[in-house]
Amino acid sequence: MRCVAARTRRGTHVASLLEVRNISKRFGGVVAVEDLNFVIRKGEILGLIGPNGAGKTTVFNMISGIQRPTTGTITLEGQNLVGLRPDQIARKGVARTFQSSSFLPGMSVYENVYLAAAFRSLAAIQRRAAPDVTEAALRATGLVDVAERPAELLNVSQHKRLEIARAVATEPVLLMTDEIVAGLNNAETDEVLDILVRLNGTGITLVFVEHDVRAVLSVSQRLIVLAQGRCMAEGDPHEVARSPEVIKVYLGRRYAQNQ
Ligand SMILES: Nc1ncnc2c1ncn2[C@@H]1O[C@H](COP(=O)(O)OP(=O)(O)OP(=O)(O)O)[C@@H](O)[C@H]1O
Repeated sequence: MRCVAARTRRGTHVASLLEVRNISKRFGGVVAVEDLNFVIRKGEILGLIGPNGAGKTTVFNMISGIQRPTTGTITLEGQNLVGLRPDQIARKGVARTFQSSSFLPGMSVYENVYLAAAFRSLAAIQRRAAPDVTEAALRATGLVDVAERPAELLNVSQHKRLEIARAVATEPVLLMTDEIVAGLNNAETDEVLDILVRLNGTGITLVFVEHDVRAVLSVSQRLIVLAQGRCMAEGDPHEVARSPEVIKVYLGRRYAQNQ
């Protein structure tokens, strides 16, 4: 359950997709992330949890190129990502969703997804054409029936699925979702989780930042807990969730008593 910084675990090689090494991020006097090390393994569903302000979104921002680490390295299959623009990183196959919807108003659902697909296929013309990718992303997220609707008229659950569709249309190898089930009821949450698990089944590696612990534990194969910008625990989700330290710092006694 200790945080594993090394490339190997019990002497065996871990097939990593993305490696974060000694990254820190400071905003003036605020240390958002401090000397953080972790790997994202190919094909896994990794949950990233922690209290408000722990640094989770900052980690996503650094991986996706929105913010540059103050120190440290980030590599995707051995290729450096630090210093690349967000669009360059996206073209390498790293997609993410945002806490607030990032759709383009005044456009239909289809057009919103198509733009994301066109962005990717410009850089990878050997891949499927943008209309095929758009339709596949709409099908994968259950948005076919509302494809012609103006994006701003969708309900909350549909907006969340549009976020996923736009990310999937870039044909990512790694998808990072940031509080994608926040504001959804249990049925809507399960629907979104099913979509994500199915996408993972097609080979997309998933990293999942979420405060909904039920959701995190139901889909994650591995869990990393951040606190004050550092890794506090890492390992099997159910074991991590039983850790007294994790219960004290994040999950709370009420969570533990209900288990
Ligand atoms: N642009 C910024 N300027 C100054 N401080 C920032 C900035 N972005 C984040 N921070 C600070 O960095 C710390 C980590 O923030 P971050 O948003 O990454 O946490 P988080 O774990 O995603 O939190 P939450 O669960 O509330 O979304 C917080 O103290 C936050 O106030």
